[in-house]
Amino acid sequence: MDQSFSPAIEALGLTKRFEETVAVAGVGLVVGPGRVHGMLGPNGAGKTTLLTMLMGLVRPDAGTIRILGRTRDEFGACMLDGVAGFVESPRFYPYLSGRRNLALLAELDGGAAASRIDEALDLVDLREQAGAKVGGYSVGMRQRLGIAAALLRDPRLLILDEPASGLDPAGMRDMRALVARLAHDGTTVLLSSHDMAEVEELCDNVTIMRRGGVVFDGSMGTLRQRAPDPAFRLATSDDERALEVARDAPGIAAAVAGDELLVHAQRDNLDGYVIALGRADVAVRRLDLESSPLEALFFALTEDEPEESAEPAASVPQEATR
Ligand SMILES: Nc1ncnc2c1ncn2[C@@H]1O[C@H](COP(=O)(O)OP(=O)(O)OP(=O)(O)O)[C@@H](O)[C@H]1O
Repeated sequence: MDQSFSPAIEALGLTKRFEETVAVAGVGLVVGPGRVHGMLGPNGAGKTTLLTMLMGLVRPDAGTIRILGRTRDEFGACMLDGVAGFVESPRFYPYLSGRRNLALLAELDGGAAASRIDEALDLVDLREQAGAKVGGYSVGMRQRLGIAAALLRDPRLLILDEPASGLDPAGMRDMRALVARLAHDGTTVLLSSHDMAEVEELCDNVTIMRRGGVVFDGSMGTLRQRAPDPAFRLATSDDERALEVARDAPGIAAAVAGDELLVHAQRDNLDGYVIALGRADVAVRRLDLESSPLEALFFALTEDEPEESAEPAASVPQEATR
């Protein structure tokens, strides 16, 4: 088979229990080569457990994993050759410099890893601070050093658990730019995140998890098609009249929400509604986006229904990734 088109990750029926908790319940995942694939889900959905199984750090109770075309047994002594990344936060010796930490890791890895230290530091934009002790690094610098450590292995597949977690907005922007650059250069990236905006910006495909199961698996395009109209919070000078106007306005669903109105509408229809409010002598005092279409879909997919049972969701991938 032509390896360049075989999936970077192919997992089937993965299950992991921790005593009573089913952390991952029969999950299947296919990640195509050169893709950026997002794992999205609320706290406790099972993302980290899934990533640790894929990285070979935890053995699944059931299911099979092929990474870069090989099973764990076929990797043998060269444990997951071509795969790198981190789950939870990357860890370093705080009293050593960034460069020294990388040098120690390179020694463990052997081969050409040591010769890649400068290039890795350049890629994550840490060359100038590489001589400083890691204890003095910001969260963002540590996350970037974590990626540099992964890059020493010259990976074809990079697995990153919430790489932007704990970063300030500038740090997040830099982290996203770095991931996009690595993907552009051909590395397959699997990253977990809480943040739909981040996944939307970076990922070609996404798996959304809830309670150990998969509730969506497919392309960002398919996800967008399933997304509902965005929701807006609207404050007016006369809410009663505004609701009347909404009844005659095309594509507008408005309802009272506290002391404001909640309006679901596509932007074009919203424009027409706001103009109609003006014509009806209703002043718009505030109009804010409550949730983007994708955020609204994410909440709908992952939030618990009050009457639902505590069983994990079934997890059949809806759309295989390329
Ligand atoms: N080592 C463990 N021992 C016991 N339970 C665990 C262990 N690891 C995970 N769990 C449980 O498994 C479930 C899934 O946890 P996991 O950390 O995989 O979720 P997550 O989606 O990564 O959450 P977060 O976004 O908060 O990191 C949770 O209920 C968690 O408490």
